[in-house]
Amino acid sequence: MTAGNGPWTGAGLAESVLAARDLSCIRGERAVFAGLSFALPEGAALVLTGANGAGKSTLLRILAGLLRPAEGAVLWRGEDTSADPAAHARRLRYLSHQDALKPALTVAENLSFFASLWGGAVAPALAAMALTPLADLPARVLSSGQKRRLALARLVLAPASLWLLDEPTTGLDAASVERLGPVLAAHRAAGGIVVAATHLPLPLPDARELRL
Ligand SMILES: Nc1ncnc2c1ncn2[C@@H]1O[C@H](COP(=O)(O)OP(=O)(O)OP(=O)(O)O)[C@@H](O)[C@H]1O
Repeated sequence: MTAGNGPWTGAGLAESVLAARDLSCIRGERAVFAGLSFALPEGAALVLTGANGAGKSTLLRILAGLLRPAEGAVLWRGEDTSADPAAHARRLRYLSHQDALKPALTVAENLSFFASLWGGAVAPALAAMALTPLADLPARVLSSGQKRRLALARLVLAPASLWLLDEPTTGLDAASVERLGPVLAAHRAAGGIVVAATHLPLPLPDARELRL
């Protein structure tokens, strides 16, 4: 399904958990998008597609509360998320283009750091992205795909209602993309929502698509 820039799409307002209402964004002098609305229920996945510069990363940053829209609002269960940014930040995980790793810490220590913030167990997160054999290596020596896997392993540590993923599979080999499938499915089965920007096919069956 393609959710256009039209009115509410994807879920009725009543069952929607995450909703964008009439979002517009200006960067520099340019309108990146305008009048963008969608509504997603529990367990939904929305894939953002479009050309370079179409505004996919920008929309993810707005949904994460890191960038204010020029107009419109991001709603969580009908409440404007800008009313309580700290509560919104706690319910989400945002994976940007950058892997945001601490290079001097080992793979396991990187995950332990985030487990100290969010809770959760390191071993299952390592296993989910096949990082157990690399657990004691400093993150700085990882290949780019291995770094991406470590960034993705953070998602497994502790539940969060909303995953915002910017090109999550960039640099991943086919086996790693396949491994991400069950991780995403488990999150959705627990009622979690995924919004992902990508140029590549993602293991997200039944995802809606929003072409920017
Ligand atoms: N800090 C900024 N200041 C001004 N303009 C910006 C800034 N960041 C992004 N832009 C502009 O906003 C537009 C949307 O950029 P964005 O990164 O959201 O696109 P994208 O769809 O994610 O692209 P890509 O597929 O290349 O990752 C682009 O025209 C970009 O030049």
